[in-house]
Amino acid sequence: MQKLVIQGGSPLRGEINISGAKNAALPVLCAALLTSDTLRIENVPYLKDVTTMLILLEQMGISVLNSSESEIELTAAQLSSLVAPYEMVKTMRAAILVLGPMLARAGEATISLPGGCAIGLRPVDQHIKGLRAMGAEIKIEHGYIHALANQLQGAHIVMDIITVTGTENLMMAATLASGTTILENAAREPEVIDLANCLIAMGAKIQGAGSDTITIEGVKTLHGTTHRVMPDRIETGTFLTAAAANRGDIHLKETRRDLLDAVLDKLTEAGATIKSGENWISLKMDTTPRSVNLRTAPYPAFPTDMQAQFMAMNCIADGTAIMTETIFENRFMHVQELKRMNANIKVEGNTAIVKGNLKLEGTNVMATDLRASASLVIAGLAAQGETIIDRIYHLDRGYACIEEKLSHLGAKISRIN
Ligand SMILES: CC(=O)N[C@H]1[C@@H](OP(=O)(O)OP(=O)(O)OC[C@H]2O[C@@H](n3ccc(=O)[nH]c3=O)[C@H](O)[C@@H]2O)O[C@H](CO)[C@@H](O)[C@@H]1O
Ligand SMILES: C=C(OP(=O)(O)O)C(=O)O
Repeated sequence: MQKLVIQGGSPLRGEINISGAKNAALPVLCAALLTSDTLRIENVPYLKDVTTMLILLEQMGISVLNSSESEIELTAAQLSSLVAPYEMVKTMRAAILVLGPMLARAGEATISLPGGCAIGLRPVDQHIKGLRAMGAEIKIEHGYIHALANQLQGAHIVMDIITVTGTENLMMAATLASGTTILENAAREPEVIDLANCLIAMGAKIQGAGSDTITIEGVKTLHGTTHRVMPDRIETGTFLTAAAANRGDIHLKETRRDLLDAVLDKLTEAGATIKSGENWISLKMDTTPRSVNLRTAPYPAFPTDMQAQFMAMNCIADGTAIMTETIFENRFMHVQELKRMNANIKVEGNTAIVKGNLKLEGTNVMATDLRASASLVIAGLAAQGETIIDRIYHLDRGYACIEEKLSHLGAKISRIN
């Protein structure tokens, strides 16, 4: 199993490019299921989750052509299998995103229930509730969702909770439904807007993406298009936080400031100087950061996918931080590992109290999920001595070439077997 070895203490300096967003690329890849034409996708990040999604789509009969490392063409002329097996879904929960488009296009879909994972139970009841409201017959048997619908019907769906992939699944299904679908209490994440833009370019009629009410007027067919995936706001935030935690001075290109308001506000509160232009953000931190309190919540509030990285920064910051996680019930798995590096963190329910003003010490730690892994990388970069991070396959799910990018910024980091 591969590990990362980090020698702490080198400040990050220089410039790198940010990749396309994992959480935008995955639903856009699934949108290819909605048409028999070719969908060309640009700025696709080179990630394990993308590879897994492509294997799944190929198993369903989609032909995949890579025209370059970050450009992919997908053609779903005919779907040869309507099953997403457990082996695929268990390694990547976003596989649930094939449910809506497959059902809308082929009238049938069988998908393994994703099951629980490290960060929480993550049920898919809202996806199922929405598809049932659109007339699908759904049975859950032997751990699989079996869905049937000759023709989905438009419906007025009020989601019980805000769900990102739930909104995306239902929005995709509704594009080919008969009549109008209204999704209320929809997720407002920028990745939902990115998907809507791709679907609109494919001929879908969608209004309101980015607000909490999305209206989709079903059309008979969708056609091919070319879509460029938005920049990864979480990768951007991860590099900025890493620089803020170790007196860095970095310039990130191919990204967007407007995607990261809540994160940039907190980095400024921590003492960083942030500048930005049309497609770049730079951060300079001259001192030890100040501790920042935060509370995760759906967009545009502070993202849960940045909580672990900020915790690593708070461990070495001046002061004490109160950090509350409201999205996932078990997203403090990194606490145990950070404590092994000498962090002073106390967890009470969904709140972590992080006492800063200390030196982290390098040691052997284990990645438990994607962003927990990123927090250990940040901690390792700020720590004294050597940190060895095990189980980095979690990191590879969501960060493209992370050690190359960090090495380019001056970090002492390498991958070993
Ligand atoms: C591939 C992708 O885009 N992943 C992102 C997406 O995950 P994902 O879309 O899976 O997360 P959701 O927005 O659905 O989850 C939010 C909360 O709703 C709950 N829930 C969700 C669906 C449902 O049917 N029932 C239910 O109870 C979940 O357990 C969780 O507590 O949004 C999360 C929240 O911003 C991010 O952390 C993930 O990086
Ligand atoms: C939780 C995440 O991803 P996923 O929903 O794919 O597990 C994440 O990107 O932090």
